[in-house]
This record gives sequence, C-alpha cells and structure tokens, in this order.
Amino acid sequence: MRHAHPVAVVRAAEAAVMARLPAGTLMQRAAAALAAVAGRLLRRRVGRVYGARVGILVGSGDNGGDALFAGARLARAGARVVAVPLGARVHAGGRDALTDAGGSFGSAADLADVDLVLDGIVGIGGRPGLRPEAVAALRRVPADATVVAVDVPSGVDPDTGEVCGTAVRADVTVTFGAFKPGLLIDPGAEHAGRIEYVDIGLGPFLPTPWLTVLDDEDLPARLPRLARTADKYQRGVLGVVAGSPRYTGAAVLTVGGALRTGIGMVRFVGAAEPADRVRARWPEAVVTVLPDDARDVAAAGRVQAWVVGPGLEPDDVGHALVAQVLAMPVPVVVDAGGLAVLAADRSLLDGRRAPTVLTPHAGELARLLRMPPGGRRDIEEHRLAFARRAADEFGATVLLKGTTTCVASPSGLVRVNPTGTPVLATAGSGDVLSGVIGALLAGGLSAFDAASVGAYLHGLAAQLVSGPAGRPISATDLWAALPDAIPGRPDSREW
Ligand SMILES: NC(=O)C1=CN([C@@H]2O[C@H](COP(=O)(O)OP(=O)(O)OC[C@H]3O[C@@H](n4cnc5c(N)ncnc54)[C@H](O)[C@@H]3O)[C@@H](O)[C@H]2O)[C@@H](O)CC1
Ligand SMILES: Nc1ncnc2c1ncn2[C@@H]1O[C@H](COP(=O)(O)OP(=O)(O)O)[C@@H](O)[C@H]1O
Ligand SMILES: [K+]
Repeated sequence: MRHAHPVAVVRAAEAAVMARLPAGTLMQRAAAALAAVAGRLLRRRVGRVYGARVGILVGSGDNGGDALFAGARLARAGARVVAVPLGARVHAGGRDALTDAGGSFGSAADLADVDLVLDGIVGIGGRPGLRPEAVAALRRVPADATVVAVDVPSGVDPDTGEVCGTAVRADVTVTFGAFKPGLLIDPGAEHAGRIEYVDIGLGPFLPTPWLTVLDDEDLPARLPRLARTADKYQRGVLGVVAGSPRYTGAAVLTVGGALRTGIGMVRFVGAAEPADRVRARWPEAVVTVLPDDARDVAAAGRVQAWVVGPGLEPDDVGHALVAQVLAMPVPVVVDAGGLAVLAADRSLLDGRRAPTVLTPHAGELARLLRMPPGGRRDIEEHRLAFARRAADEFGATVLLKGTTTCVASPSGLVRVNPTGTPVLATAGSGDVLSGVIGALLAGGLSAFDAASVGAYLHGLAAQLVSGPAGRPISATDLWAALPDAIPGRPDSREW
C-alpha cells in the first residue's frame, strides 16, 4: 500500500530528521536518487550519460537546490548541463557544485536542444501557478525532451493536485520522503507521469496516513474470505433494486457485476420489464417483480447488502424504493437514480446506522451537495476535498467517480484508486461498478474496503479486457474480465 502525506506533515518529518543529521544530508540523498533516475532515462534515450544534453529549470528554493546537485552529478558523469535560473535567488551550494562539476548557467534559449530537463522550479514550497518567466522557459523545452519533475511537477498543488494555469507535464516525477496527495489525484496525477518514490529516511517520523493507494498485493487479504464449508447464504446475498421500464439495461449490468465478483446469491427486485431482462440474461438471479406502487421490497427475502439506484427514475416510485432500502439495517450502495432521489430528499439518510456507500460522479455530487451552477467543475478540480466533505456531511462512504476515483470514509480516510482507465468512461460501466461493490459488501467487507477494492477490481477488469493499447470496451465486456481481475491466493482464502 502506498501512503501519501500533506506538505505540513512532510515538512515536520523532514525537520525531525534534519535535526539528527549533518546539514544538507537530506538534499544529498534526494539529489543522488534524482541523478540516478535521470541517468537511467538518458541511457535509455541516447544510450549514455556522457555527452547527453541536460537542462535544469531552477527556482529560488531547495527544489532548485536538489536539481542543481543532481545536475552536478550528471555533469561529472560527462553530461553537458545548463541551468536556467528562474527565481530571485539560486541555491548557493547547488550553484557552486554545478559549476565546479563543469556545468554552466544560461538562458531559456539554451534549452533548445536538450535531451532531458530537470524541473526544479518549485517543490512543496510552491504556490499554485507559475510565474511568467517560468512559463516562457517551459515553452522553450523541446516537445520530445524527457521531463523529470523534482519532487512535484511545478505548478501542481502538492496537497490537492489542483493546477491553476500552466504546470509542468512530467514524464517522470522523482518524489522524496513521501507521496504527496497531489501526485495521485488528477489533474496533478496526469502532470506527474510515472512516479519514482525515493526513501530519504522520513518513515519513522511520519504519522499514520489518512490517504492511501491500494496495490495488487493488498488485495487478497481484503477480499471476502471463502470458507471451505461456506454455503450460499454464508457467502452473502445481495439485493439489487435497479432499472425501470425506461432503463432496463442498468438492472442487467448491475446484477452481472455482482455475480461476476463472486457472491452466494443475487436477489433482483424491480418492475416487470427490467425483471424479465434480468431473468433472461442471468438465470442464476432470483427475481421478484414488484407491483406498480413498489410496496414491500423487503418481502423479496433476506439479504446482507443492497444496491439501489442504477437505472431508477427519481419519481414517486423511485423515492419509495430508495426509502424502503435505506430503512433496512444492512449496508446499502446508492447509485445513479438513487442519488437523484437522495439529492431531493436528504432526510432519507436520517437515522441510518448501517453503512452507506454513495457512488456519485461529479455532476451527481454537485446536486447532492446542492451546489450552484458550475459545481461540477469545482468538484472535478478539487476532488479530494469534495469527496471528504461529502463523506463527512452524509455520514457515508463516498466514492467520487471520474478520472481519479477517490473513496472517502466518514472518519476522514481516503483511498485513491490507481487502476482507473479512460476506457471506463462508457455508458453502463458505473452500473457494473455498483454491482461489484454490492457483492463485496454482501461478502462482509467494510464500506470503505468494499468501495475501494470494488473500484480497484473494476479498473483492473477494464485494463485486462482493453489491453495495453487501450482498445475500446463496452460495459458488458467487464463481466467477462472481472473473475480474472480477482486474485485467487489459496492461502488467504481458506480453500
Ligand atoms: N526540506 C527538506 O528537508 C528537503 C527538501 N527538499 C527539497 O526542497 C523542496 C522544498 O524547498 P523549499 O521549501 O525551499 O521550497 P520550493 O523550492 O518548493 O519553493 C520555494 C521558493 O519558490 C518560490 N515560489 C513559490 N511559489 C512559486 C511560484 N508559483 N512560482 C515561482 N516561484 C515560486 C518561493 O518564493 C520560494 O523562494 C522540496 O520539494 C524538495 O525538492 C529535498 O532536498 C529533500 C529534503
Ligand atoms: N477518464 C476516466 N478515467 C478513469 N475512469 C473513468 C474516467 N471517466 C469515467 N471513469 C469511470 O467510469 C465509470 C463511469 O460510471 P458512470 O459515470 O456512473 O457511468 P454510467 O452511469 O453510464 O454507468 C466510473 O467508474 C468512473 O470512475
Ligand atoms: K519541481
């Protein structure tokens, strides 16, 4: 699992480590690692470091210092290094090291033929937005040069991933001591490129993180345990209230997502038209057709969790369905039409004790939070903050969909999903996701694990089926890929 820490926490840890070490030690650790990564990239690009051309964009702080010391190491290895100062000052030690090693200082015009650029404009001390001279220098960097951001791509807010105006777009970001939230969340994540984490010894001084990213190896221990003696009820039963005469496909997609994640049983409850479709596609689902007034969802039988909302119309019938489901003392995933019902009547969450997972995209969250026009954009630019705010306000786990899916718990924890891919931006893929999360909830996972593991598996399934070239997929393709996305490790699953 990867952890991220905000700037204030990183600074405090750095101060604690620096108090125990000779001055400059941390910067030398950072610069050595940075030079190693840059050297590797140069060898891949031009075959060697000797004679390669390196540009350094140097701001006035320690971020520029890191870049200059790394540049000195590259110059000693024979690279032709030119530094372009962009601030009022230049880190004095770094400046001397570079010139002693044979590097030079120049202007933005000297960047015209560089193979690789180190972005040392600003790091964790940067305020969002770059100054005009930095923007002008960036324009002089050849389009095909390899760009390596030092600690953070300059212009990206390290705590939030926000970008205001121009920001560096890096191929690789070499980050020191801890991941910063802004490297993991779009738009910052997109600017960071591949992230190389460098351990500079802050670990013992960092607190328990509130922001984490799951990795493949975290999954087996976080999946429902499949006991050798399990029967279908012990594995878990999911109730699905989805679809309407107008949106029949959502019901089929959601049920498919749940069945393919692995579950004891799915009970589908809905109107005649989606019910017929579900029965036809998924004979294994147990289907209850509701009368037109949608009374008595609970009569369908006992379940360990519900999904309510995909393809539901937010009319009186939709309201009655969501109200009945949320009144039951089991975990519930609310998606799509269910979120529209909630946006109009937030009192449906009053008095709920069992866990609730809300799965809005930015537009749905803007309506849930009753934001003025433009709210959707605001959310997309501040994804982390809004996911946390919504989780706090609704007392629910909130999975904010989109380019970087963020899962926030009411206790303030966040997991950022690393497996998302834009091929998922296709109608119906969200319906499949709600089924996946529902199955994990019914299997006994906590709301936070079910939502974050669900997003992880959903993204991985999309990657598997679409392949490295990002071939287009449709939502039903995810069904076939889901079992392959779920790691089966006998030792962790009690076979
Ligand atoms: N503190 C430490 O122990 C370590 C810090 N390291 C490096 O030091 C960096 C932090 O250094 P600093 O605290 O000096 O801060 P930065 O170098 O990130 O930036 C601060 C300087 O940039 C200027 N600035 C801020 N926003 C700007 C903007 N939008 N456009 C142009 N200039 C802007 C400020 O006036 C200030 O002079 C880290 O990101 C990392 O690269 C590493 O050497 C590892 C150890
Ligand atoms: N650019 C993107 N990168 C990664 N994932 C994306 C992107 N755009 C959308 N997604 C994912 O695709 C799914 C779309 O869900 P949703 O908006 O509910 O669509 P629908 O309602 O049509 O099923 C979500 O899981 C979302 O996070
Ligand atoms: K930087």
